Amino acid sequence: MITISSFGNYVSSHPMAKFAHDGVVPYQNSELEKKQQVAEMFNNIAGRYDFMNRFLSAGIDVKWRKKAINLLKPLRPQQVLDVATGTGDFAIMAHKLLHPEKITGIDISEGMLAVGKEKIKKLGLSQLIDLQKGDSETIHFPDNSFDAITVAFGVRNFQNLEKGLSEMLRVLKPGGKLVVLEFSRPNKPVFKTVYNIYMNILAPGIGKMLAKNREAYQYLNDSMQTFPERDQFTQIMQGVGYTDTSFNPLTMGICCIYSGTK
Ligand SMILES: C[S@@+](CC[C@H](N)C(=O)[O-])C[C@H]1O[C@@H](n2cnc3c(N)ncnc32)[C@H](O)[C@@H]1O
Repeated sequence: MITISSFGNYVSSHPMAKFAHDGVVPYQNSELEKKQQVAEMFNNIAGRYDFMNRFLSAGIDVKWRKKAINLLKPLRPQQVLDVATGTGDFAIMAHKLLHPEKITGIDISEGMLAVGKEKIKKLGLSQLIDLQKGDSETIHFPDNSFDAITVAFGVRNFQNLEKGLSEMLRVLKPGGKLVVLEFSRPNKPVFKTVYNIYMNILAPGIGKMLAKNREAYQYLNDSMQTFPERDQFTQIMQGVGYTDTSFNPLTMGICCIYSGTK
């Protein structure tokens, strides 16, 4: 069954949808489940994804990414998993900042992975950063495989958030750390109004013009409006078994870094 959300896109009342955002889907009138729709949407925008990211965030995302990865420095992780790696930006930055033995990136979108693999090849990093097709909700690695796991702007797209978080906990080594970077909602009234206009009207319009894909940038807004944030998110992390959880809002709260330990 499909109903219209208050934000304009469509919410499918999937029986497994536990949180409101689990049911926010990119495409109207699609019978595909959320995961397939998300993979299709990212396949469609893969070629313009990096440009749109820098353009829509005016480059601020690069600073957020650095700050998140730097949290892992004291741990000196050697085996790193970047979940929902997309075009590999977070994995490449983790390589530059952490110099681990190996970084593995997994993603369900073959289009995003193809762009990422090409970038990594051009940088001569194919031996150190390995991008593979893989689903965060059924991670194809044994228990206790990684010293650290990173996810940038990925958890909001999971079909089942708790399943994704539990799977990441399973493949983390004891003492290993998860760092998540994700959009959140600003709480200062004036900034909040400006931000909502930007995200609900301007970003989908720019997405339509430059990426030829309004749905993708409308979905970005809709999923952000409903996604659990700040202490709601750390409570979910604790619920699946992470300890020492924390959150750190960035740039007036439009993004948060979350972390937790196994
Ligand atoms: C907004 S992009 C983020 C890409 C990259 N991490 C970055 O920081 O630019 C979200 C990515 O999550 C991926 N994704 C969504 N659900 C996933 C899942 N269940 N397992 C693995 N990847 C997933 C999408 O295919 C997409 O590439």
